[in-house]
Amino acid sequence: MNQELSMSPNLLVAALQKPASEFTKADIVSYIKENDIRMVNFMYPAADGRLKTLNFVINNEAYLDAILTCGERVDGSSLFPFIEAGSSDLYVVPRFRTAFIDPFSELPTLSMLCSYFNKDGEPLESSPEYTLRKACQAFTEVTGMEFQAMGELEYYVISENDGLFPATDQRGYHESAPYAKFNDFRTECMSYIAQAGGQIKYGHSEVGNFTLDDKIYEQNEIEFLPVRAEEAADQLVIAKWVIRNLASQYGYNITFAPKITAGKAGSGLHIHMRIMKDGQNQMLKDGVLSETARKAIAGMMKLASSITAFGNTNPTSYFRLVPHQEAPTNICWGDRNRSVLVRVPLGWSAKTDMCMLANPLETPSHYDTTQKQTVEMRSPDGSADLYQLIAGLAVACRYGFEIDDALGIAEKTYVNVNIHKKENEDKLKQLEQLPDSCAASADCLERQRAVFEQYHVFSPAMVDGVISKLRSYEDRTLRAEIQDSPEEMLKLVEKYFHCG
Ligand SMILES: NC(=O)CC[C@H](N)C(=O)O
Repeated sequence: MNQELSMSPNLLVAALQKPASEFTKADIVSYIKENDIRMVNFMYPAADGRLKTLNFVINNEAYLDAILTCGERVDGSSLFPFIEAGSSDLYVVPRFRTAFIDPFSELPTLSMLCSYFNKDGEPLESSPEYTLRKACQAFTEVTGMEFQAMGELEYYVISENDGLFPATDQRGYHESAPYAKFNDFRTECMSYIAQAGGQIKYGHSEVGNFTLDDKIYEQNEIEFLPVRAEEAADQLVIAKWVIRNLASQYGYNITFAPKITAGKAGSGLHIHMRIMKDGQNQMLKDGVLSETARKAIAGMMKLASSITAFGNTNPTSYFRLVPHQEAPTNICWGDRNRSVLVRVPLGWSAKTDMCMLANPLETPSHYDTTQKQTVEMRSPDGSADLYQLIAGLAVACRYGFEIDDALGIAEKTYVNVNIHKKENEDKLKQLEQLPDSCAASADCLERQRAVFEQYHVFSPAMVDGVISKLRSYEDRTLRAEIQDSPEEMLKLVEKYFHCG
């Protein structure tokens, strides 16, 4: 039995009995016919990071074939600021492997994510999705390996406070019902995301839990499994769309905003990465972190202050990057350490058989746990453009294989202490700080843009666009000015509540 197919929650995978990566146009047509699907939706993320939707009625089989083959024409200038109204037409063409059944539409609807093409039928150079594809290709060309990723999606659910079974302030981590109020909402989201092709690892209630103006703020998290980096981005944009739609059906308010109020946990969108060769994870060698992993980390250390330009895209992002809230502030990495920028999480590298120790009836399992080791970039948040962010990380990891002293850089930036403890003050002083504003991130990206533009991964037009957007906020001193003023902070949060 093919492991990818048995028990797959992806409705199309289960029906077509093949992995999504092998879906063809004929598969989509036969699924539509057999399941009485009435509508087809094209979906594509625009500059604001949100999925846009174009509906098609299936008039007849020839029409269905036409839209699947030719795609459609859209107004690019309304989707991306870098496209001029004077020559704005773009094509959107569906990617069959992303097909899923829309869980929210009343009429049976099959949706697909699309790629953008220009008037010459070439992939749109500055499209975030194409940028990620180019970044992955460049990574493979330079290293001979594959770049994989997965995201951790944190969000707050906000609701009226009925006063029953109050949760403990800032102690929501893995809380169960009835103290956690939105576990069922989360599991329903997870089920829809999985049906739509998301490879989910798990979900849980998160640390952030507080009341403000008599409303409950409950933080939740859904975490994915590592997949090819392009798929990781697709799955995250679909997941955000599912969570928002289900919340809107229930009348809940949810936000991926990086920070709600000072002193309470912000919401990150951490990205885990692993590097694969011939299906084997290269992050460990002989049970310890490999040279490959340390080179990738060194690349991230070098480019971290520009990665925030893609992963922390509005002024509230920088209110999250402060000490004591499990968010990073300085450019360093370490094992199992939540005060650092890149964490190497526990990776099942110990030699014991824990299943057997917990279950004395079991015989040794000889399970290959080496596939599990990842490294986690902790700066990004929900305001990120997911395609640009993961592309930026692929560039950074690749860069680690191109610079001379990667292993030396990795050694210098390693810390094995909580850098925010008083006794580690000296260590903290030696570490470079992350940017503290959109303006500062823009400056860093400007200085390092050549690395991102190498191999034509990021187009100069895209980098110009990112820099000018970040500068438009004029927030260079904003954090210092208003971080102690909760009212000003809330106004800012409201402004960017629906980010990403
Ligand atoms: N457990 C965690 O790692 C929490 C992360 C934290 N919410 C952040 O802002 O990044």
